[in-house]
Amino acid sequence: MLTADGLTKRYGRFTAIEDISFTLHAGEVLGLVGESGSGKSTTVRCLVGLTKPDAGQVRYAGPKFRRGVQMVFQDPYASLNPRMTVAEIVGEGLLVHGIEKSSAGRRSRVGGLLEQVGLDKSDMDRYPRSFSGGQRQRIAIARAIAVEPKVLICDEPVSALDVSVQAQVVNVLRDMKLELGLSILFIAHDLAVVRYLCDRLVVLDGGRIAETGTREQIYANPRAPYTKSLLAAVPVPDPAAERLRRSAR
Ligand SMILES: Nc1ncnc2c1ncn2[C@@H]1O[C@H](COP(=O)(O)OP(=O)(O)OP(=O)(O)O)[C@@H](O)[C@H]1O
Repeated sequence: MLTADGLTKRYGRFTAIEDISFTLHAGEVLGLVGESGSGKSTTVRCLVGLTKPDAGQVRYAGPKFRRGVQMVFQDPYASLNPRMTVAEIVGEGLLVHGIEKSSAGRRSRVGGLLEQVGLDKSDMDRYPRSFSGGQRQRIAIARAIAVEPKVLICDEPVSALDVSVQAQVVNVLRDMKLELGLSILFIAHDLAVVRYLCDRLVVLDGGRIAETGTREQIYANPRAPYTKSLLAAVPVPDPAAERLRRSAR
């Protein structure tokens, strides 16, 4: 669905990312993982056209990029307009892209979308300030899927949330993948969050790809020393995962 082909971006003499290549296939969740400064945001900015790469290109296989590729951002407090109701926030794309012109039709669709992400229809007349961080990310997911995208780019969507609600939001995304067949690029700085969601992973280190592999390969048999150290840093409560963590050292 979406391919990064040799993306390189320099800021002056500093190379932020170098020769980044990967493909997000139809219906898969691909994790883009790396520590702060490893180049995740720069890669995403190149993918969505916010930054022009110095080399390389982005290819999108679906129709209408602006509708077909949607984003969920890290900060659920900054990404929702505080002056708009949930109905207006989630329904905006339906209006802008001419998907649902009547306001009654939009309200009905918004109600269904809210239920799809585990909120209540009656939430649509409330403002973002009255929701928790996790609920706000559900609203952001509803807004993104409203326009029936092919690709969802989730830029650290749970990093700002309490650990107790992170799994709930990750589960909503997994449901969207299963129900809608969405392709999801999930950006995260640790490997614990993406463990049960991603089919494949791309691990970034210092602006370069350290390792790419399926979830099974990466967690059971990480090859790059950097991936091993990232895995060793993952706090895991269950004994089987703890054994895996130890064997990764
Ligand atoms: N506009 C810019 N000018 C100069 N350097 C930049 C700019 N944007 C990013 N960088 C540098 O490029 C490198 C990669 O940054 P990037 O934001 O892509 O990393 P990241 O993995 O997304 O980190 P984080 O998780 O902290 O957001 C960093 O060293 C950063 O300081």
